[in-house]
Amino acid sequence: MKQVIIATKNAGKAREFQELLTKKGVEVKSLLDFPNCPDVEETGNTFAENAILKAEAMAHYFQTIVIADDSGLAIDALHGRPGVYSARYAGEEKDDQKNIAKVLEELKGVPFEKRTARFHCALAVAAPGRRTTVVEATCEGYITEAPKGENGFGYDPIFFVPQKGKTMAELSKEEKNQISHRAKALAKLEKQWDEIMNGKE
Ligand SMILES: O=c1[nH]c(=O)c2ncn([C@@H]3O[C@H](COP(=O)(O)OP(=O)(O)OP(=O)(O)O)[C@@H](O)[C@H]3O)c2[nH]1
Ligand SMILES: [Mg+2]
Repeated sequence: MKQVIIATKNAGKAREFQELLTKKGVEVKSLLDFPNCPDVEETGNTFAENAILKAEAMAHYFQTIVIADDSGLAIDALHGRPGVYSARYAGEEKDDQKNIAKVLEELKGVPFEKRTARFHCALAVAAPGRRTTVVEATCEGYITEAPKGENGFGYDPIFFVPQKGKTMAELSKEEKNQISHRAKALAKLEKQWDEIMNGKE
């Protein structure tokens, strides 16, 4: 089976790529399969810049084509925070529960209609000697007042999806994968897919 390397150490993301790409008959590898691979510092100011940093560093390391995902949550009432700092919002240990608690605390007293937010996903495709490409997509919703649901990862339990009437964490994986920022960004890579799969330079 053909392989694709996703340059992520986030188990939730890796699982979603696995789910999203099984219908393509592709084996998904993530950086969790390569424990010795280096960490890439996310020094960019945008999701796209960080996705490019991760993709290019890992394409260089593996000497093959890779896809990196940089994503996060932008909350209007918090002027776009946590944004590119979503993973580490409440500290370097990247604790989803602490991140959720911090967001809910900051939004205390903000009424539902002003709790608009969106998930962003930037995907960068990089390969040695090739120009890197980036696609981006978003998923709109509202931040709830309390977590609900067990599925997904990150901020999913507090992200209400209006068209489903549920939080992202209450959706089945199939439902999340129909509407998520990650699924929509991946769909934009469709035209490049043959090239991505024929990978090695
Ligand atoms: O509820 C969520 N549902 C999602 O679908 C989702 N996608 C992203 N996020 C949040 O944004 C951070 C990404 O930061 P990020 O792109 O730097 O990834 P990361 O540091 O976790 O792993 P890596 O890919 O960099 O190795 C993650 O940790 C999460 O907090 C999500 N939260
Ligand atoms: Mg990261």
